Amino acid sequence: MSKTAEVINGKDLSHELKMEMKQEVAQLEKEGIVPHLTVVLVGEDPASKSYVSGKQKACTETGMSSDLIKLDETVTEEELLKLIDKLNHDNHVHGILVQLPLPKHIAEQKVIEAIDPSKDVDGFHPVSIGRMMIGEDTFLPCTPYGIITMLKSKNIEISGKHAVIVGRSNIVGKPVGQLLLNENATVTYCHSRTKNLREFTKSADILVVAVGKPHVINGEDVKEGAVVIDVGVNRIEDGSLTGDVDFDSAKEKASYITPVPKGVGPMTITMLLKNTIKAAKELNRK
Ligand SMILES: Nc1nc(=O)c2c([nH]1)NC[C@@H]1CN(c3ccc(C(=O)N[C@@H](CCC(=O)O)C(=O)O)cc3)C=[N+]21
Repeated sequence: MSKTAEVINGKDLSHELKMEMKQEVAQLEKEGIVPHLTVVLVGEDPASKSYVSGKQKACTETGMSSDLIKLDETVTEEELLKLIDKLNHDNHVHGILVQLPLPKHIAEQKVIEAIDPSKDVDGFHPVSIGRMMIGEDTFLPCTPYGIITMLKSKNIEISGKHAVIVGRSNIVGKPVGQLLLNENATVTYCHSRTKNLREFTKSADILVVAVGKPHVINGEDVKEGAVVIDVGVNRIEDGSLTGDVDFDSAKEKASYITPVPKGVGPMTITMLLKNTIKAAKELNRK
């Protein structure tokens, strides 16, 4: 029998990183710079509200400032774009985050592209994505950035490893594959049309699952000794949060595994703070 996996606790790692950031923010404050994040929330979705309050709480913990602009569900695209233009020109605002998803009558991509790339702390603007692809310094999308940070925190070797990504969203699947490629992994993307998914997942040294469906991957899909990163945040009937990976069976095969909750989710917020500090420093250097 092999031993069970070591759990990479994203909540604990987040705490450590936030304590480091707190020192840096205190230093910046002495120079007259208080990193400021503005979050824009449209509508009343309870999940979005809870994520947004998590982001604001994390700002407070590190001594950064933040504000929340709440807009009614009926706000027009034009009004939202106008607000973003105003925030782009507001020198107190270093980072702009528009919480997704947006109501159907608003074109999400248009909104993302309206944000000044120098304030794009989500890393969703095509300019940020393009820079990431060619390995330039930029805002990395928070969830992929958090995943790489988790791997590095355990000194997990990425170079030369086979990384298999299940899921190809613009905010997680695609960019996490790109970041792993930048770290010299050999990357395979799997998705809903992939045939014989298990053949791919079983060959993964690093398996990243970002599908958004509970327990689509279990121990049978995992190679002995693999590193399993679970990006799922699925709210199930009893109100609890569960991952895309069946943790109990997968941990019997993996060498490292991330849990849900207390895994990738908290790291996403922490990397948002990192990006906001980076934005504040760079905007003040201009
Ligand atoms: N513009 C934009 N940027 C985002 O980064 C963004 C977004 N929109 N829309 C929604 C997704 C989702 N997301 C999460 C953040 C934190 C947790 C998190 O902290 N989860 C905790 C549990 C939280 C709970 O219990 O509700 C955990 O996994 O331990 C989860 C999910 C950010 N997103």
